[in-house]
Amino acid sequence: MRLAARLAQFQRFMRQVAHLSLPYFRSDERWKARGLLLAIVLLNLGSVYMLVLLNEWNRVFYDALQNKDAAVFWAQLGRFTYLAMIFVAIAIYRFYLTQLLQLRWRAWMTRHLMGRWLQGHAFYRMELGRYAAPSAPGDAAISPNGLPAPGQRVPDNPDQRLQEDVNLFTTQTIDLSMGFLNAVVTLVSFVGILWSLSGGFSFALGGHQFTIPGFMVWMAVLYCVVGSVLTHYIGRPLIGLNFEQQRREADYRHHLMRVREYSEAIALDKGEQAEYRSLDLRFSAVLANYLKLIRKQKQLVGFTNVFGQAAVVFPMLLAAPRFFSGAIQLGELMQISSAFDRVQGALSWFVDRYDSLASWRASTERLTSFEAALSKSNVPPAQVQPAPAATNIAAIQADDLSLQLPDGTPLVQHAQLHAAAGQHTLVQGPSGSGKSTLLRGLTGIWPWATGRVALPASTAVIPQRPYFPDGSLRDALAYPAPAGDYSDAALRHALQQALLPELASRLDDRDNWTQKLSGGELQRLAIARVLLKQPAWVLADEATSALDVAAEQLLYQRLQAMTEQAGGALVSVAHRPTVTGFHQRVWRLVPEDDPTGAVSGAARYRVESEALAPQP
Ligand SMILES: Nc1ncnc2c1ncn2[C@@H]1O[C@H](COP(=O)(O)OP(=O)(O)OP(=O)(O)O)[C@@H](O)[C@H]1O
Repeated sequence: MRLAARLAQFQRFMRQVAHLSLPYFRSDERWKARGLLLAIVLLNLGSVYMLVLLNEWNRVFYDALQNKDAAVFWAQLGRFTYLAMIFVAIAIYRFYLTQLLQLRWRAWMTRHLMGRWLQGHAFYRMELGRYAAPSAPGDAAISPNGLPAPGQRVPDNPDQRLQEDVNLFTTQTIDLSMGFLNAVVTLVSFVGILWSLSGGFSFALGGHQFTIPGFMVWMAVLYCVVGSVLTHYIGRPLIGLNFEQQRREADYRHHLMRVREYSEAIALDKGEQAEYRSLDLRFSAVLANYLKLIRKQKQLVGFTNVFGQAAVVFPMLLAAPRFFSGAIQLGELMQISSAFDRVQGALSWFVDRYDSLASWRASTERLTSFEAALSKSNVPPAQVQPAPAATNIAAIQADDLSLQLPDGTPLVQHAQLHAAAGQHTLVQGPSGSGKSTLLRGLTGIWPWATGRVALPASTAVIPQRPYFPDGSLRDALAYPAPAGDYSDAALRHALQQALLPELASRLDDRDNWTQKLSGGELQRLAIARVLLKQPAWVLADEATSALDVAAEQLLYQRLQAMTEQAGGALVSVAHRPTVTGFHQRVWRLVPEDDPTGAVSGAARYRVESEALAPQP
């Protein structure tokens, strides 16, 4: 790659780091953050200063040894104790304050990203977008919805980004930038020392005498430039391999989690072998990449070790002639060796940190793409415009509502819908025609939608697969409100009304309710939640499909009574004819190209709204 391109890439990377880092140092925690950063910088500078003092100590101490000067020897040992104590105190506080800043930064950044991930349905839209088949290039149907443009990679495993990458990023940004600062300051301090000690290197060429001043400095620079270039050359593939390793590990972990989540279904399907194969495939991918990674690391470890060992003898080789000729004393030789060691150490900072730099870059890239996806997903979909006074309306209204699939395929076309208070509506249509998606469109969470929707504020939704958090039953019932918002009596009454009297005495039991309860019990628990909250409007998607007819009838009566009393109505998706009698109107999804409505899977549907004849 050309140098200019490399430089541009480096600049882009530094911009990414700044973009991810600056918000914390400008946040409401900024004074604590900046204060800690300043303290760490000062402690780093202090530790370099101590090294300079210790280097100077080297000369005096070894000269005393050579001169067999016992008085200076003992005095210098005393001085060393005092220098070492300050050095240790600085090291302790440098470590502690660095950790503290990393911890605070991680906490702030995690909470910040977690908040944005859960805001404006970004977490939902990012999941939808991941499975969205890219449309044809140039198709703008997807991108304006805050979803990835066709062909754009959707960040996978947000859990990895929030839990692992934020930690890696904050830790490494501080460690590496402080390491860099240390290296630069050490370099500047010790290059001066080395320059003053090293003397010139004279040689004759074509009858002329030449002298290179600061010979040792140039040798150290040459040594490290060669080392850095070779390290970069050997270690470059590590960046991609590290990135890939973390991605594959996260993918494997994600599939392990899915087996846990669907353990029962897998056991019933006797899917153990299939799961083993699929998990093993992912684990093998982890191992295969890891093997490549350690082979590359082996080369790098080999090189850096040779480089480090050679650095021990290299300055001795160069300075020995002057020592044996009597030009310098033992103290100066030791000081040169230690100064060369420092200069070489600072210059080879890049060599030693190559591995960390590679993983820093990988986590920065992953956080940047996550952040970019969040920024897109945090923008609410522009297409569906909620009615201005959405809070006080007494009807559900949709004007010209059209819904598409993620790949842009039209689903429901130009629906004109109105559900008046007290008038319960049934949504019917073939399987896969878009009934659930119509409810998603009405609630405003479906991003591939256009039109105008008005939904009363007091609306609750019962989805096909309701969610209950792990924890106590009262938490599951009150979700997402805190359980403390409801009295025990209200919670028990709701459970009894939803035909779950046996659970009324178990409000404080903690469990994985989604796994533990039967399908019918889960549906009744979802209805209990709605009965507890008493909304005026209820959008129910197959809310009673697992119940017996008698229970279904009783629960429909209760939901009806509740919504009517609160000045709203029910809108329900249901296949069973037994619930038809609870509704006065039907929204029927009819295939555009098959007016009988018999064929499911047709691409486009229109919604016909008509009154239902009263049932006998
Ligand atoms: N996230 C998604 N990505 C891609 N396609 C989707 C997504 N969600 C739904 N669909 C597709 O949209 C169509 C409508 O789905 P929807 O769940 O709304 O149908 P439905 O009428 O409620 O079906 P059923 O009666 O079987 O529950 C289906 O073909 C479905 O595969």
